[in-house]
Amino acid sequence: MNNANQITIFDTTLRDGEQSPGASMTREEKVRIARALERLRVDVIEAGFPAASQGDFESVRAVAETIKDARVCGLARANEADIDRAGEAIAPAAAGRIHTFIATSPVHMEKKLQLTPDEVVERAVNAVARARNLCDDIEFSPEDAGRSEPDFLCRIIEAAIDAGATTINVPDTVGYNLPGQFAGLIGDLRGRIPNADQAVWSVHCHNDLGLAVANSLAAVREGARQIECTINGLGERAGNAALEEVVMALRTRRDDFPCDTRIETREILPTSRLVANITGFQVQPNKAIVGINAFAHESGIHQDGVLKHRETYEIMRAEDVGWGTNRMVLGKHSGRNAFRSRCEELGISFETAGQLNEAFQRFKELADKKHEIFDEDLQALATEAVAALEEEQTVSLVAFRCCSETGETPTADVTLLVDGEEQRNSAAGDGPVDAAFSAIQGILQLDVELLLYSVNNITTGTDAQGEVTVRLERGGRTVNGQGSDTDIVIASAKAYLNALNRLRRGASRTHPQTEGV
Ligand SMILES: CC(=O)SCCNC(=O)CCNC(=O)[C@H](O)C(C)(C)COP(=O)(O)OP(=O)(O)OC[C@H]1O[C@@H](n2cnc3c(N)ncnc32)[C@H](O)[C@@H]1OP(=O)(O)O
Ligand SMILES: CC(C)C(=O)C(=O)O
Ligand SMILES: [Mg+2]
Repeated sequence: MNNANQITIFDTTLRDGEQSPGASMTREEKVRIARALERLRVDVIEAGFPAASQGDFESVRAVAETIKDARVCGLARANEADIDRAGEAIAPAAAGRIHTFIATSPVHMEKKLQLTPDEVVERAVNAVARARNLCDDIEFSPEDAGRSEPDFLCRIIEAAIDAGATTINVPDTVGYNLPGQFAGLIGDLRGRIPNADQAVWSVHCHNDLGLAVANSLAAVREGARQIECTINGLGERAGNAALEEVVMALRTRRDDFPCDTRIETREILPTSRLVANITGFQVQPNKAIVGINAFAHESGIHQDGVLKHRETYEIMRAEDVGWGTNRMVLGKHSGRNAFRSRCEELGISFETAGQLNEAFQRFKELADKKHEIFDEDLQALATEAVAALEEEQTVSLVAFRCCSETGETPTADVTLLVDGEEQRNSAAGDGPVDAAFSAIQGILQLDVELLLYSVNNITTGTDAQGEVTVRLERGGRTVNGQGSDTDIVIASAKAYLNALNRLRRGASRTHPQTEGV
């Protein structure tokens, strides 16, 4: 890759990212993130706005003292005090940059700055020249360039380059531009400004219309060679272009962009997590690259495709951006192939197609009740399915209803299929489980003693399955029964019936023993 096609990644998580309401960071937090950005191999770290506060000055200085493998930049308005403060803050950096800006759109100049265009040009030139006396790497931004007059932009940028600016950054400050329009602006400016080739062209796009990444990439086609971006797209209002999206778009579509960055992409996810943890701004599950679902597949057709050939549904490798691997989520949209594959990974094998079908059917029933099926759920349902096929269940649960109300005695209403015939009974009890067991006993009339009742949640969360074990004794014979369900009273009834089935089957045996442990 020749240098002309190298894209400089300018990370402004610590400056524009910090401007997200609620995302303020302490000096120590900024240094931690800066270290992560260095591992990620960004080219420039904009560490803050030194004139904003003593704390931010110290943060920028601490980052400048710490970072060795990236340029450290401080932002300054176009006035002497801000520039001197920024120069002081970045002074310890191995490589430093002062970034100065002033707004150039008619509305900003007239209403906010209350300056004439001539005065704005004069301030820009003075600011760049003053900064250039403090540092030899100077970036100049005409703020709100996306809504500025191109002719005026040509004038002020040419003057800024003459005054010593080494990078010209064109911001779409309010995220107003469309990709074709923004690319056109960059091409127009680079074509018309006589000294354009004496500076690196940069873009800084906001995401108010969700176009920050698209606009940044469009600008690359017109010669922009620095992209300003933030981790997770953090930033003022709707945020900035997301670094992870820019970098992976360039890399994944190298066929279309003859450019690359020096980013160590496997550091993307750890950096994203660090920024999310420090700021408390968690990324949405479907966020590109770093969202928990970015490399997850739940629907059967996609899972089947990915299992056969990953590229059917993946354009990037999860490992390349820091995930361990892609992820198959088992849920109600999953199919047999993904189900069997995950079971095999867990060491669960089905000897017959019947066993697989029985387990898959139970899996679908459970998936209708539960958002996500975890490995522990699979273990439990596979065991149950195989046992159900191997052991003849002479009694099975057809319907169950229980009523538990404050101040009232719990009752249960059970319908069982006993040797092919439906039987129904209701009973009261000390609790819903006790009522369920009494109702079942009322039908089967077996003289059993309950030796043990235990319930465990198989996974965590309020929709987790409960796994119940009961131990029954009858005539010197002891058996265990298991049942699992998202409803623990139903899991209890299933476990009780499982144990009763075992006792009924082995009625002729008299030696004390424990079965099904
Ligand atoms: C598009 C961007 O992201 S720009 C960067 C935004 N970041 C920040 O604002 C960082 C945090 N800011 C701050 O801490 C404060 O606003 C400070 C310290 C910078 C300035 O605070 P104050 O001096 O109290 O001014 P205040 O914020 O009320 O108003 C901004 C002033 O700067 C002026 N100004 C705004 N941009 C520029 C500029 N690029 N160059 C020169 N002056 C500017 C405004 O016209 C206004 O001037 P006025 O006081 O004469 O009306
Ligand atoms: C300071 C500038 C570059 C900025 O953040 C913007 O215009 O959005
Ligand atoms: Mg900005």
